[in-house]
Amino acid sequence: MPVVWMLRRVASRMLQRPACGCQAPVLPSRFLGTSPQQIPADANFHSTSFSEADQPRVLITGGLGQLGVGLASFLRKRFGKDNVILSDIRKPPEHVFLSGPFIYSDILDYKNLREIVVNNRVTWLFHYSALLSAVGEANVSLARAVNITGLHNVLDVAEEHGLRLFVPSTIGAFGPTSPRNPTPDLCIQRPRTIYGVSKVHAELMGEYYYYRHGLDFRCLRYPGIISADSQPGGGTTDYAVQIFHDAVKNGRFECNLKPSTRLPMMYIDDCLRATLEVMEAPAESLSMRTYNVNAMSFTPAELAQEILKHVPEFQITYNVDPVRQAIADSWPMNFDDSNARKDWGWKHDFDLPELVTTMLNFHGSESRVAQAN
Ligand SMILES: NC(=O)C1=CN([C@@H]2O[C@H](COP(=O)(O)OP(=O)(O)OC[C@H]3O[C@@H](n4cnc5c(N)ncnc54)[C@H](O)[C@@H]3O)[C@@H](O)[C@H]2O)C=CC1
Ligand SMILES: CC(=O)[C@H](N)C(=O)O
Repeated sequence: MPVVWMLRRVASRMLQRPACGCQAPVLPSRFLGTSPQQIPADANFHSTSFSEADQPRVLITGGLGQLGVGLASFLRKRFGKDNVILSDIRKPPEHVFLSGPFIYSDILDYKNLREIVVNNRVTWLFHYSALLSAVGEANVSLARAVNITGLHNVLDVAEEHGLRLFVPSTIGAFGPTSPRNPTPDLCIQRPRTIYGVSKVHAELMGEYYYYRHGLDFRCLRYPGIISADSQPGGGTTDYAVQIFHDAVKNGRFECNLKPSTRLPMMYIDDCLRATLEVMEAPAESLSMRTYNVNAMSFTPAELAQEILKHVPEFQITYNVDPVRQAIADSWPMNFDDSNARKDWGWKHDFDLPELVTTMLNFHGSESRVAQAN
């Protein structure tokens, strides 16, 4: 059989594989005895180069919140700017709009979502749209629509088009009857917020679609995420983001949780890396489809103590918000993420001292720039 004809046949079979760009080719390249770069120029690849076709085409929903812009920039470094589309129902700020593809997408509009996936040949979907714990309690019907109906749309589109789907869950998927110190992956989950209920629903629905339809669903339960250059969207762990801004700007901070409230937390760089690592993990290494991931765990008093080492005049006062406090009191204090560490090698980089130094450096240099201007 002439070599060129055989290569054409293999190439055309590869192009017929399911839309998910991550799946193994029909014939592995070692079978061909040639690397992708060696495939002749006249092979039937249309106008798409091999390396472009090999990258996932990513869509991020709810991408203008605390985590989405950082995720887009992280993934663009890996997969190329044009392979990562950020979407939301809000208008993007100019620097985000100019940084790469952005598109309007309302996850409650199934047809719109499907059109975006088809027109852009999306293969990986990171589903970030949600109402978080505190805002969810303030608007239960909207939280139910976005977090539950929206998820159903995303699951259906992902299944229909063979996508690899990442949905973040949260420490908020546990409740007062769960073991809290530490909280393992598999235990009682009876959360008392609409946010938590919707996230348990997402975990179970995703796993059901995986077992029933073979959907490549992957899910991490994030702790409270701390970021320097993006604002939190109305959660219970938000204090641990705001405190750095106020410490640098005013030298004081009023905390809406009690000083002894212990919660699991993670710096955003660790969160984004964990997300990409679980998405890239070989399917056979995943013994579960939903994993706890953790980095550190602290109370407001401990965080304030660490900030004091850098800002000696820093003062913290407490004005407890009963809604947020009740939520925090029902959540894990420490997260057991041993399965993630064992199965796909999860390892965090940032503990409390590195987190505090990094956050204060960011806000310190921002405020120096503002003063200079
Ligand atoms: N930030 C954190 O500490 C944690 C976040 N997570 C999860 O990570 C994901 C991202 O979190 P954040 O960025 O912090 O959330 P966020 O609240 O900051 O952003 C959510 C985004 O969803 C968008 N959205 C709302 N309704 C929509 C709709 N109908 N269609 C499309 N988009 C819509 C909003 O405009 C917003 O930009 C969420 O699913 C959240 O539950 C989980 C644990 C911790
Ligand atoms: C931990 C979360 O899911 C979020 N930051 C919230 O506090 O609601």
